[in-house]
Amino acid sequence: MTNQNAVPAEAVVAIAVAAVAAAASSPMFPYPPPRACGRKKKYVSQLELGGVRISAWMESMKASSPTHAKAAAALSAVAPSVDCVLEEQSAWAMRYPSALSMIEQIVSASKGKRIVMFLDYDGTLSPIVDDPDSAFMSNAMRAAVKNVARYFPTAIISGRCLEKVINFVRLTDLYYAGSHGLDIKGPEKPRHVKAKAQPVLFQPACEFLPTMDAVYRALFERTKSTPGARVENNKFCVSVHFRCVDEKSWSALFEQVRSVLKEYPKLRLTQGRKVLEIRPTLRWDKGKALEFLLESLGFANHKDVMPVYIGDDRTDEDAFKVLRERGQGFGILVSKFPKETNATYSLKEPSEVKDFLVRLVQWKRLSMKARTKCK
Ligand SMILES: O=P(O)(O)OC[C@H]1O[C@H](O[C@H]2O[C@H](CO)[C@@H](O)[C@H](O)[C@H]2O)[C@H](O)[C@@H](O)[C@@H]1O
Repeated sequence: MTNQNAVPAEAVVAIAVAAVAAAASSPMFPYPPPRACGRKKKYVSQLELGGVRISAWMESMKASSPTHAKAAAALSAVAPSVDCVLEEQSAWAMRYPSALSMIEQIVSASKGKRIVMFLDYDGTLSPIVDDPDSAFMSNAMRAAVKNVARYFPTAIISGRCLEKVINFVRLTDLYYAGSHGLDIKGPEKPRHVKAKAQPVLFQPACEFLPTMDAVYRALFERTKSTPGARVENNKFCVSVHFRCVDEKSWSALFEQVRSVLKEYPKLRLTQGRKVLEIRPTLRWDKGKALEFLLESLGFANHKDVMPVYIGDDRTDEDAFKVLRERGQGFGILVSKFPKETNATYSLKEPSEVKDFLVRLVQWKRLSMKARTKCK
């Protein structure tokens, strides 16, 4: 697959998100703020990346990871009044109810089934911060994840490289999928596997390693003149962060990235929360990683499994989509703001993720106690 083929698939989504967001008539997409007719013309550059207008990428970059103030401003630009904003939010909350308030329904749907837990890292287990190296999870969150993993097979699926995410989480007994699922490793002594299991190790993009290394160095060199830009080597992916870049320099930064990527037709560009992500053009994502892990755990074709995936980012949508398509389990989106999603439920922030995990463990303990009493 060439870059020309690979990029549009992701970017079409970005355009769709930006376009729908810009339509004031759509109540579910309150940001980015709608553009006045003709405002698009303001973008000087109409160059294309993989057939997609750069202006669309700019819109999408603006829409990623809104801060509270920006989202509020965006909301007020779309909605005629505060009442209307509240209406939009409560409509969204009804469509994607809080997983905390739906916990009874979630656990009752799991009756006779095995819950398998999938957790994204940044923005889900750890709060979003400016410095990617300081995205630590709290000890309370670590304890909650540890307890969950005691009762349910648990995997962390992250855009970070495997080593980094393992270092942040520091828990054995978990499955880890780094680089958006391109680097998967199971625990030394798996607890929950059904049959005799092989150790889980999977790296479908090995042959891309030299390319990823080269593109990392090229991106580092090309973007170092942009104040606040940061390039992170995630082994099978490279992240170019723009969270700390002045918004006026975003298009210049995007141009720098684009000019490097022209030399790498086997790489594709996607977007996360204030981050441009460069990865191989393989048909592999967090959704595929989820399916791979279910299979590795021996649950491939089982009706008695209920996967629950919690994540906050666009890349997590691939996993939510897989769950919807399988008609199995639930996706839970972590977001304070209305967002289009394939998830079923929502949680506002990592502290609510922790509360959800704690409640799940409490329910499991109680139900195990009740079962022992009955025997
Ligand atoms: O799949 P994830 O575990 O969510 O990883 C996605 C990216 O997360 C990190 O970036 C994000 O979090 C940073 C720290 O809070 C924040 O500064 C940045 O703006 C976010 O995009 C990570 O640094 C990236 O490499 C991951 O791709």
